[in-house]
Amino acid sequence: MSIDFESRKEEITKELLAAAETAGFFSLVDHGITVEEINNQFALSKAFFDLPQEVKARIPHSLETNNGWEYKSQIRPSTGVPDQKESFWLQRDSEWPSDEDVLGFSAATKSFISKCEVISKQVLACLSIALGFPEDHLNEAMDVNAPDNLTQMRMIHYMASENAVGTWRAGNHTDVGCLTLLFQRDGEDGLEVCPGRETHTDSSIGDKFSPIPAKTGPIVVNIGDMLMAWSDDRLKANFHRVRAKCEGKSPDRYTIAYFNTGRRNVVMQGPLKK
Ligand SMILES: O=C(O)CCC(=O)C(=O)O
Ligand SMILES: [Fe+2]
Repeated sequence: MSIDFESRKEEITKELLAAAETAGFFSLVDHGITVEEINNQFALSKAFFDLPQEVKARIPHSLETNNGWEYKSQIRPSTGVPDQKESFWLQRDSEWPSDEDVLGFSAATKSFISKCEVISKQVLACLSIALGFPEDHLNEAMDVNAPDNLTQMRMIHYMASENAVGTWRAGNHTDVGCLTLLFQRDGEDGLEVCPGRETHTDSSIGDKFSPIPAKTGPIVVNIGDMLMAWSDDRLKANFHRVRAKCEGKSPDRYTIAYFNTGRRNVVMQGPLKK
């Protein structure tokens, strides 16, 4: 996406809007982060999750900041049972593992986050234009340098499992923020989406979900609840989930999500000024 972005902005805006108004999900390629950089970031994530529990627990998940490490603690209202995963939430100024914990983690991850910021800014500029806002509108409302910014990176590890019937790696949900960037790895499938928000129930239980194969390289992007509200419901925050195989073995799955979220003190109001 970063390649020729300025000259292709109009065309990209049309494509992003068409996807955001329907599936609420799209995939970015040629976005400016190489497969090598993505693989390196996943290696650092794995090195962190491989640490002993007591080391990871030195940076515990905080309900106040939503940063830190959690283990099988997230219960989705749609399932009522904990997601079968561990995850580590980070912000630029949150607590970070030291180089003794994972050599190079902090420097490389901060640089990876900066790259996610650049890509997010490009997508948010397009969506601002598409919605009839000034080009910088959504980016100012999500300025990561503002003290009230809530944007976070989340590294996730779904543990390998066997015959996972009755459990969820991540139960049905929509994302609460604005725009999520998701990195996956070849061979670690499991993400399923339910396009259209044409759901029969509040949590889309019983609806038809479609699998999105995991690929190293493309970034899967989806709209969250905040941006749905901000667009007067034009852009769709759709339900999605992560599933392990009901029968047989599912390998470990590692993902990295970058959640762009509106600042705490910004008023979200759509073009219709509802
Ligand atoms: O890990 C994934 O594939 C999806 C994660 C997700 O949907 C979330 O954390 O909101
Ligand atoms: Fe999600």
